[in-house]
Amino acid sequence: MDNSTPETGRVLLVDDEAAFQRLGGNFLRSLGHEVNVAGDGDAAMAAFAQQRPELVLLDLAMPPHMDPEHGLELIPRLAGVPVIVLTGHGEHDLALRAVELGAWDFITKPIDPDLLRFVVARALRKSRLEAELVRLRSSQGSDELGLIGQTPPMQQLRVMVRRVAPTRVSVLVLGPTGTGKELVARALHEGSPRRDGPFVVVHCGALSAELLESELFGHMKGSFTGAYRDQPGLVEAAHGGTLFLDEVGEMPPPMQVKLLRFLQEGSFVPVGGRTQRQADARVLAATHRDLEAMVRDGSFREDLYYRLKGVVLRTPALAERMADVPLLAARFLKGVAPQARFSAGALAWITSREWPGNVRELKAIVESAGALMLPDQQEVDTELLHLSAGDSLDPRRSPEPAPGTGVLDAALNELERRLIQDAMMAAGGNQSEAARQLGVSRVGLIKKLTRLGLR
Ligand SMILES: Nc1ncnc2c1ncn2[C@@H]1O[C@H](COP(=O)(O)OP(=O)(O)OP(=O)(O)O)[C@@H](O)[C@H]1O
Repeated sequence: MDNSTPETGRVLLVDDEAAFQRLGGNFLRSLGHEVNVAGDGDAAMAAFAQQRPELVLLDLAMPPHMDPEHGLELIPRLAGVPVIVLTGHGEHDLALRAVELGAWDFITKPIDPDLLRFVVARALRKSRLEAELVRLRSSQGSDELGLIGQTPPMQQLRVMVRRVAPTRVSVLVLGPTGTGKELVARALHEGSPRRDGPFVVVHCGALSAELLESELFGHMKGSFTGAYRDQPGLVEAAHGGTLFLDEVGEMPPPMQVKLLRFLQEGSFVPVGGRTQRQADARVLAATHRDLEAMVRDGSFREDLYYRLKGVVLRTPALAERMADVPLLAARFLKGVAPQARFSAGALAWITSREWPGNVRELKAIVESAGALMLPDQQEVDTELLHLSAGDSLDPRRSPEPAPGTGVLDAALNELERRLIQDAMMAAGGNQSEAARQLGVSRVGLIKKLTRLGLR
């Protein structure tokens, strides 16, 4: 991509009228676009090859005979670039044929400069988003260790994972919930000589001290009610592999002592047992809690803390790497609906939303939106996202109800959305007609459609 701003780009204006070439060209240049002009089909194709425009404005009436069929023929040849067709009044059918052939939009002459500015900026933005998505979809490298993300914190994290994985060093993974701490642990296991051994996860927060001890170290028959047989623990199950202690900050103090012994000596005693056993498992641990503060207030043993934190890896909150959001979303969507893509509104929604649940939340919403798509739907739009986020009327979670965030704004937006949808339906998708019904200008309607994510 070039270094122009998102709103400006290289535009090819194809029109035989010298006056419009000059006026239209100057107007677009005044907006910051780089404009080339061509007066006929051959010149247009030559400029297309040379300038590599990002957008083509095409008047269909082509010299020498001013036959719009020649203009229509050009559209498929301008492949890969949004083409906006300029039509005369009453050329509605022609415009529709142009759209069928792949044109993105059409504007009727005489041209309203505001509309031209808006349509051109929107087409550039949308096509860039699409190109970005294609790039992201094809950039799935196997070298990413299952950790999706191209921002500096993710790249650094992968560098560290690669460096630490082959060693026996214990690793403490710190980061907010849903940021991939377990994925990091798996990547460490996969990158280690133990990769053919087991990877065993223990959720320390989910169990009481007694149950956790039995779960980790196993128990002997008769050691408590319901212990009908000897049961080996997860430490033994992880022998030769990796034991991942998730939410280690939740581990009750009595268990912390026993875990420390295992870390120091590799030995443990099952519940109700008398003899020590050995297991060879590399221990990785993770928590979203502030372990240092817990050490200070005495709820986490200092000696265990230092034992666990051979190396500390941090998984960043999604808010610290928002630039990764489109990539993550595209990949999660691809996983459930390979052909689907996001509408521009949906992408804007995804990238402007706060993600307190981090990647887990993003993944859940995108995957359920993908699953909710109708068979003939190709795009995930904002409506689907709202539906799967369960927040269409929850003003706290929705970025749509600009400018306010109150219940009234949300309700008014919802009302506006419904009225516009009804009018668009009644008008058979014709924006001018729908705008007339609603008593607003076409540009006003387009702005509302965009704001409400209905385009
Ligand atoms: N960088 C990432 N790339 C791809 N998927 C990710 C990434 N980070 C998280 N995920 C996905 O998000 C979900 C949550 O990840 P994970 O369970 O590893 O988070 P966590 O930090 O361990 O969460 P918790 O603290 O709640 O246990 C998983 O489905 C995981 O695959």
